[in-house]
Amino acid sequence: MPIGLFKLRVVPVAFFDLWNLCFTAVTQEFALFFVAELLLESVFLSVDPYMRPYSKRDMKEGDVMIGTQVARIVESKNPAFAVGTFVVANRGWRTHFISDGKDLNLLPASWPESLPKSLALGTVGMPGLTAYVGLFEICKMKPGETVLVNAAAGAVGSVVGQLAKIGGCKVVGCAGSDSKVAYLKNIGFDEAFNYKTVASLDEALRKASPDGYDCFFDNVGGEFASIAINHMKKFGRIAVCGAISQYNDSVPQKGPYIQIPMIFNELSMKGFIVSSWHNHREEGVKALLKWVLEGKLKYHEQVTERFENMPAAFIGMLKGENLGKAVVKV
Ligand SMILES: NC(=O)C1=CN([C@@H]2O[C@H](COP(=O)(O)OP(=O)(O)OC[C@H]3O[C@@H](n4cnc5c(N)ncnc54)[C@H](OP(=O)(O)O)[C@@H]3O)[C@@H](O)[C@H]2O)C=CC1
Ligand SMILES: CCCCC/C=C\CC(=O)/C=C/C=C/C=C/[C@@H](O)CCCC(=O)O
Repeated sequence: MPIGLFKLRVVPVAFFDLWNLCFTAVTQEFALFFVAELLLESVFLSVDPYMRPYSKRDMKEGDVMIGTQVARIVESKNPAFAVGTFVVANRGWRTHFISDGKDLNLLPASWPESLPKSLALGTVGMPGLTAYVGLFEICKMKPGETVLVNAAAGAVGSVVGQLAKIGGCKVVGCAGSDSKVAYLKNIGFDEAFNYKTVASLDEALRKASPDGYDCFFDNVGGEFASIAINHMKKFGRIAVCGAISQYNDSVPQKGPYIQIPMIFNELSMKGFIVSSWHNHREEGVKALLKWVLEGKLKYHEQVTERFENMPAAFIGMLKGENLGKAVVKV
């Protein structure tokens, strides 16, 4: 569809209809000449856990679902963006959209042709950055330490475990199926267990690291986190990244309460949202891309075909059907 049909509409409030009509026409011409518009098509769309709590809190029926995409520029009136360029955008579940370019992130110039562009939504995108910020800035992980991560075979968790290994740590992960556990061992986790089938989470955590954990990267919250907190070493650090076990709750879960283990072991616990750490984006993406290209950071994607399958891909990811990053190929 030609860009002219997407012309920016600026309709100022004016007192007289005639004045309003004239002013509207002038501002629309202004938009046509001076707003350097782009028309983009989504190529890959992301389905992420945050969509559940944020949509429950902020959206009403009929709204366009929130979310990010890798998109290709198909028409350009902006000299800064050539047709065919791939970008990451945050424009919700849409096949096409227009932009003035200000809200787009270019893929790094060094992105090789051989690498799937969908990784810009996963290992080399927001989830990878979450792992990077959570481990290096929140947990302040140091070589020789022991790191625990849950939802470990997912988009964030699988990067957490591998970055912990790159950083010289022992890493313990858990996931919800035996095949996910096998994958974790395959990508270098020292210990991994299926949290759904172990007789006791407490025993499984003790067995995997009898001396306890220096860092706990929590993606799950709820019961798992309540048990894991008792396995922290003195001065341990907990990055509260996600609470997926609670996103569907309509009634908040009750304790156990965390004060006693926090005091006894002088623990630090800090929640974070990756987008608040945007000043680390460039450095993080560069490091993640380098590790992927060196073969030190492996990735797996759960690719669902076709835009109309977005809801199925989203629900499937929340139910644990994904290995690695869940994306939809339009
Ligand atoms: N703070 C931040 O800025 C960010 C936070 N996050 C958070 O990180 C976490 C992981 O996100 P992401 O890597 O994208 O998603 P994943 O790719 O890990 O997919 C979600 C996984 O969560 C697991 N899961 C679902 N329900 C439960 C449950 N009740 N108990 C335990 N595990 C469960 C499933 O794996 P399994 O089969 O192992 O159960 C599922 O595959 C989420 O909590 C998310 O909100 C993500 C990005 C940014
Ligand atoms: C309303 C209760 C919220 C509870 C916490 C829920 C989830 C935590 C979480 O998963 C947060 C994720 C935030 C992701 C943000 C992404 C955007 O900034 C998109 C960025 C696009 C990009 O840079 O790649």
